[in-house]
Amino acid sequence: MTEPIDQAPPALAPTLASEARAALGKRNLVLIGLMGAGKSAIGRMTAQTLGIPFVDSDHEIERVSRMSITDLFAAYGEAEFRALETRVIKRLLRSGPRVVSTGGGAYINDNTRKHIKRGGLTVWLKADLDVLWERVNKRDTRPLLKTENPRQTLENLMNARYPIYSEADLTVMSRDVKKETMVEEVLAAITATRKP
Ligand SMILES: Nc1ncnc2c1ncn2[C@@H]1O[C@H](COP(=O)(O)OP(=O)(O)OP(=O)(O)O)[C@@H](O)[C@H]1O
Ligand SMILES: O=C(O)C1=C[C@@H](O)[C@@H](O)[C@H](O)C1
Ligand SMILES: [Mg+2]
Repeated sequence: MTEPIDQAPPALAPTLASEARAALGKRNLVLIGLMGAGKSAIGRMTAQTLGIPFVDSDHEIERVSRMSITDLFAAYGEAEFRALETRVIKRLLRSGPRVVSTGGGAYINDNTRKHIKRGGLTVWLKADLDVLWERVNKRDTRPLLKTENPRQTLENLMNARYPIYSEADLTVMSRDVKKETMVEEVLAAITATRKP
């Protein structure tokens, strides 16, 4: 007897989502990577798929300071921004499970990285320069890229930061595929951490 169509097996994503959810347990999922890698966009969708809360450290910093990141950098400088970022991320990681998307420089700061490593499972969304540049050159909300040659600045940041991001638990290549595909790859990477 053939199966009725409404009893067909569920689509890949729901199964994968429940497996990834089980593998994550009470841990937070922390997305790291350069500006434009998709931490905010993919992080939000991943949280929705997993059915757990989503927070974005840049948004949280803007909410508590009531200032934009651009204005914070201009008024207080990068060092003060990093100190605030450490405090905010430490607090966001306190209860899990959550998806926590971080600002591009968060994991590079020694103090913040220490908290992130303790606070959850880290996923590095890694991307090529061309992909990142295509995405970030459309908006001028990133103070570190307000230079004479922002593409070169982005490349310099890649060279300086990629060895540090590579300490992440998991790496997923961010590229121009559907966001749903990116989410599935993140879920598959989480699932693979599950002990047999
Ligand atoms: N797989 C994808 N395909 C196409 N566009 C994408 C993809 N992932 C993200 N984007 C787009 O790229 C842009 C940058 O993504 P996003 O803001 O999520 O990056 P980010 O890593 O959070 O950067 P930042 O560190 O500056 O906060 C957004 O417009 C987002 O919609
Ligand atoms: O890469 C960085 O250092 C930054 C990335 C953004 O997410 C913001 O946190 C800020 O613009 C700094
Ligand atoms: Mg972001």
